[in-house]
Amino acid sequence: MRTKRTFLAPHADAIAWPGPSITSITQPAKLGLFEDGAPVRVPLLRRHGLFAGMSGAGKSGGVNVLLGDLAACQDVILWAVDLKRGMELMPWASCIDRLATTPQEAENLLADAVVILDGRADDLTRRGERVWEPSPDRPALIIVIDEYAELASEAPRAIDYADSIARRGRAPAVNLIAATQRPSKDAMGKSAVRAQMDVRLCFRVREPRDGDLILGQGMVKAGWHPHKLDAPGRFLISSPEHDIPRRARTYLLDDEGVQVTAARHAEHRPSLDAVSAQALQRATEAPAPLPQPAVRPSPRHARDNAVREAEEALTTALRQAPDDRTSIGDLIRATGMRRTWVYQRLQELGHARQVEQVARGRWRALPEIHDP
Ligand SMILES: Nc1ncnc2c1ncn2[C@@H]1O[C@H](COP(=O)(O)OP(=O)(O)OP(=O)(O)O)[C@@H](O)[C@H]1O
Repeated sequence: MRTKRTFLAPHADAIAWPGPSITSITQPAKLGLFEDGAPVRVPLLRRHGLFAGMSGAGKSGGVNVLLGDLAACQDVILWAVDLKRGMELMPWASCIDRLATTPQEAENLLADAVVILDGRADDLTRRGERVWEPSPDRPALIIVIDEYAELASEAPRAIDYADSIARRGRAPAVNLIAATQRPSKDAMGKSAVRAQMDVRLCFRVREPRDGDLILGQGMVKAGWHPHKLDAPGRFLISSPEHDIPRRARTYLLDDEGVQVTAARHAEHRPSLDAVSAQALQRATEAPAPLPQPAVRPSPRHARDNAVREAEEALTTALRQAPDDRTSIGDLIRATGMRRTWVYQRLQELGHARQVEQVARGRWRALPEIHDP
């Protein structure tokens, strides 16, 4: 009986995530299976994506599968916006280069993405090239925005930056992946973001007209019926290579799978390329040059000092954490260091039994660090 059901509908039951399907953003990601068992392959390079559907339909599950693939790509820098205080995306913090959890941080993050986009566009012009070809030295920048509607209502200025990225981000490989329940005008803000979405995953919706809202006007009449999807994770996909309605189901990546996958790839994430870093640097430079100190410390001396200060800040933050626990995001803010550094330091302190992980992305100091 079970064999027959599996044969007829390979996703009658949840389909366990088989692990990352790609190592480069130039390869199509595999997000799940169609009803006939064929994999859902989606090229993501130079594309913006929308994951939409009603609450509980499986958007976050879909975003997790996508992140599982992107975390394994060494030619992708991941940034993310999660205004639910990082609840959804924090488990991926060790693979996310920059995570915004407040409206102000979201606005700053998207403004910086536009700076990068412009810097890359200038670089392409100088080189006489049309598009940014991602590589580990020149990675694509992908910005995942969970609950896009909250961004529109809480950080309306951020929407202008998102709009700019949606319209101009393809050539310089700066792309958006947005998740939202109903991408109505109110939810998306007054911008062209929805119209710019090249890949749309539509999970279960409440009413047929929500299908048109997500997939495009006239799609329900043309046979796309996301209101009939009947289990979490089931979706219809519309993209240049998927233009007929075929029901599919995302793989299921459970919490433990996220933890293991994030930990596995955290150490191999690429750094922001020089072109983008310099564009950000130029944007933050003070207009007037700062007075030079009489004796300038050597770069190495300055670096050692910075690391020492960061280590002290890390220890203090762990010792003073409320409820005896602190998040990776707090530690990044307290130390001013990159995520990878914080993560590595926590691993080292963990081996030395000075800290322990109490929950995903949350750490606490053990007595040794409290009373050195
Ligand atoms: N592919 C899948 N197969 C089986 N179960 C799934 C799948 N995707 C999601 N689920 C289950 O469905 C539930 C809801 O999924 P999820 O949180 O992804 O929904 P959502 O659309 O993001 O909801 P919300 O908008 O409320 O955040 C989860 O408990 C999850 O385990």
